[in-house]
Amino acid sequence: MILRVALPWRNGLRFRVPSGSRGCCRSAHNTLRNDDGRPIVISPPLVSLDIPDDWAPCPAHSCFSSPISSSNEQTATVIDGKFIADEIKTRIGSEVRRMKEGIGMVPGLAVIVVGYRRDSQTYVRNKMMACAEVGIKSMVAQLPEDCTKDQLLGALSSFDADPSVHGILVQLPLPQHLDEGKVLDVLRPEKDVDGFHPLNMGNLAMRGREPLFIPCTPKGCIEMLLRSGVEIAGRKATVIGRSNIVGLPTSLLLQRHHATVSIVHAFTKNPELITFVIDVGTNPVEDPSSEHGYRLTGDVCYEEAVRVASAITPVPGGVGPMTIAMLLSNTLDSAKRVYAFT
Ligand SMILES: Nc1nc(=O)c2c([nH]1)NC[C@@H]1CN(c3ccc(C(=O)N[C@@H](CCC(=O)O)C(=O)O)cc3)C=[N+]21
Repeated sequence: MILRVALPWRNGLRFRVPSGSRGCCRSAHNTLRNDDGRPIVISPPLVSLDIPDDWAPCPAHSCFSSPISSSNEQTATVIDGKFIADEIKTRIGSEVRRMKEGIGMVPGLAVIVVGYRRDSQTYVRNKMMACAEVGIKSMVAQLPEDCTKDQLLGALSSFDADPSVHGILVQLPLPQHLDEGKVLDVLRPEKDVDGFHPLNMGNLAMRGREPLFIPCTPKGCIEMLLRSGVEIAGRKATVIGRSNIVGLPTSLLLQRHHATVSIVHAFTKNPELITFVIDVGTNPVEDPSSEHGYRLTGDVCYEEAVRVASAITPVPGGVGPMTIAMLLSNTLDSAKRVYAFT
């Protein structure tokens, strides 16, 4: 029997599908909880959906329910993002070496961090380590939590004026008092390796145009699919969430690859069915036994989904390393463009 799982999404809550039951959306909904019992708000995982023939309609809740396995057998292919990211990093490393030997230059990445959020510190540290691995020069500007808009813009413009910096990333989220939109507007599209500038986003959305950079997480998701042999053209894909940094660019990128895209968000009335899960969630949970006192978990209840989905990406080891690999790739592309190095 093909086993699939319904992971309907509503109001940003994680779904736990009761095992051994024929779970429909609402019955599963009651068990949606974080590890400490609180419902959690999610950032969007990307999923694809198809309603299989063996699913029964659930008229009470306008959705479908799946035959759910009571065994612990794993049916999902687990996509190893870390492994794929390592392959990509190896290629980037040799390109950086070729550039250094050819023209004596290396790509440079600058990261601006405001405040001391524990998760941001981890991501930035991972980005710096990845730069070092492939030979990209990296710089960090660490600004205090209470820094002013002018201090932040000052850091931005000095990196902007530095010709050895080919990519600038402002680590998000920023503290409340700083306006993300205004800050990102100031970053020139040519160094916007996150691809968040409206010009890059607009060009991503329009046919016949090419953005200078594609946002790293969406690009990493697509790259992971392509390298896992998943054909995207003609498939139905559902993106859960519509944030500027993940949901929106992911839906645009899927359309570029000729998928039929639906976008599900807090106002969506009908829950969705998901068989193929790419989990973009990064939720820090307390874990005294981990090195930094916490560990990352995704948005999807992995232990349950892995038994019934057709494919899934884990957290950690899925989208995170791919995001970093794409950041390195964008920085390399930027330097190649600046030096006209092919
Ligand atoms: N301007 C900006 N650009 C971003 O790309 C950006 C951002 N802001 N803000 C936060 C999110 C999140 N993000 C991650 C990067 C690496 C891991 C990562 O390395 N994850 C590892 C392990 C993490 C760990 O060591 O705990 C993994 O999943 O295997 C995760 C998440 C980038 N983001």
